Amino acid sequence: MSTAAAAPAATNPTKGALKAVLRSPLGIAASLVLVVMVLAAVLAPFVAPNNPGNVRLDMMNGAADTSYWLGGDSGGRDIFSRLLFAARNTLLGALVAVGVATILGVTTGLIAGYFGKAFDFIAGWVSDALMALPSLIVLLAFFKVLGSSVYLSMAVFGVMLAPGFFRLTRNLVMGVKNELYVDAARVSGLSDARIIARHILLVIRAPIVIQIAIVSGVAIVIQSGLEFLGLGDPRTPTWGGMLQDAFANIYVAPTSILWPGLAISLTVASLVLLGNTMRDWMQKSSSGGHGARARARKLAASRALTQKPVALPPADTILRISDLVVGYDTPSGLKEVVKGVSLELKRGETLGLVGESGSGKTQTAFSVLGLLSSGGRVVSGSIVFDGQDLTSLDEASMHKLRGKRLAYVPQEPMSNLDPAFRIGFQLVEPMRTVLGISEAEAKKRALALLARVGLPDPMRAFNAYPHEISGGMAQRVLIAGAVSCNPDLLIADEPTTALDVTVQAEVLKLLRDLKEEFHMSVILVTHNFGVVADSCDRVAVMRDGRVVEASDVTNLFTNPQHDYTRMLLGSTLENSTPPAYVPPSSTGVAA
Ligand SMILES: Nc1ncnc2c1ncn2[C@@H]1O[C@H](COP(=O)(O)OP(=O)(O)OP(=O)(O)O)[C@@H](O)[C@H]1O
Repeated sequence: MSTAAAAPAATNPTKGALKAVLRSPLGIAASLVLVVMVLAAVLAPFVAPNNPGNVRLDMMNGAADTSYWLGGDSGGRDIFSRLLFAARNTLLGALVAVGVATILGVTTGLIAGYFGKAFDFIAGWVSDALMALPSLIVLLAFFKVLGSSVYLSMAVFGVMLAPGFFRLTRNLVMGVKNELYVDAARVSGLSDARIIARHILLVIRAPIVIQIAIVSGVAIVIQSGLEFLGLGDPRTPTWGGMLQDAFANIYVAPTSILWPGLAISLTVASLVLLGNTMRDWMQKSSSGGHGARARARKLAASRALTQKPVALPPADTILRISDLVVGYDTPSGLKEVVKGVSLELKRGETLGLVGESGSGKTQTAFSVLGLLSSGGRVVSGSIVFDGQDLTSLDEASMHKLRGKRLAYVPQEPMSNLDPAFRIGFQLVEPMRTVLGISEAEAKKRALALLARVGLPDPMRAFNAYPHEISGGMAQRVLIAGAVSCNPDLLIADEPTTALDVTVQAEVLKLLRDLKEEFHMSVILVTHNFGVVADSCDRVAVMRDGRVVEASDVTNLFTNPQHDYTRMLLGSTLENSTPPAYVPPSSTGVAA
């Protein structure tokens, strides 16, 4: 199998969505209802006790008996049998609407997203125009012209629904068409049609299936609404038509309205629930590959298929970054922000990453965490963490590592705590999920950690909202959260920058102590050599996306090798913000 062909098959969003539905009680209930409705529709001619058109004058609005199980309607026809046949017509009507919308919308969306240019412009314009039309008014006008056929009106409604599918598909295609596996497919000589069908449609099918489920519900509601208004074909039993008949006779036979009403609401609710269950699954699994970060990871996974296996570092090295290049896709091409960084971190060691603002420290750290911002991706290189190349992991595997084995302490403590939840909840929930412990156990652990990170009244902090504590306390809370699942590697990005000078030293000491206690390795991102001297064993100096010098801390302070390091050290000693570095080559003067 070619590499190009293998890439999309690596993830199977439809299977994942299906599993998610079968794991959720609501998903199972919704599926059962839909299966019953479809069986009723298919088997109606075999299981219906009466012909839906049969009239018994004695059963006009009559109560249930042995032949008419749910009673008779105003025309003396069997409500139960009509309900079964109506399922057939109503579901088929919805199928026509969704079929037309899907075929039109997805096909045009695929072409517009993949090829762009004039087709994209024209299709976008037509889609906007269709969306601007009021569907109900258009349908009423078509009823006048085309007559009362359910299927014809639903086909017209399908055209009105197509722009929703067009926009969704087009945006999804735009998101994946530049993936490496698509490039690989192009390079391997596949035709555009084959690439779209096999490599793009396969990857984006899950959100389209979700849209189909939800739009089917909408189609049933609109169709039933039109029939309730009396615009349906009276000879064809439909749920909307039955609803209209029952409503007209509500005082004579009040229960009759229950059956079509139940059929419509149960079916529509099940379709929407099914769609929502699948959507929840997609959001949880970071879009099954459709978020920007997930895309970056999937991209990395596809890259891994074409890469040579990475040489593993010795066992005492917890992290080895080799030739890491990180880039952002911009309209003018790829902007590289990390340009071939190589670093090593031994177990139990603290590595300082220093450099002026914009030198690529955070981007390097975020690559390890798999948390690059939208549009960012690891272009090349490897990040071997405890024997595993993180650049080849998919989002689900990275998700398992983050929080448990890889922890993160951010720069801005306050903006990293959710103001809507109490501190306790924000500590307990991740522990329950990651460690699989009970709520009581997680609470006990959280209180112990809050005490350990130096909060004077742990119970008060546990019950407090973030706005009720100080910045220093918030940073301690985040540190408690970071170590709560016993991580192997802690990445702290300027953890003291936002804090008062007096609190800074305490937080650094806390990090040092916790590192020993929890046997962690630490990457400390900072621009401050004082912090490096205080807390790090080794240090790497970064400038313009590259490591210009890396050594143990004592060596770097006593014998800095690079001009840029000397300049940074100088500015730290003067306790001032480092000035912009001017490379010797551009001035002709070596410091
Ligand atoms: N989302 C993004 N899109 C494009 N470029 C980005 C993005 N995020 C960061 N960059 C660029 O990446 C480069 C490195 O940024 P990074 O955040 O790693 O710097 P840093 O050394 O951590 O500096 P600071 O201490 O100011 O955070 C910068 O030039 C920045 O403009």
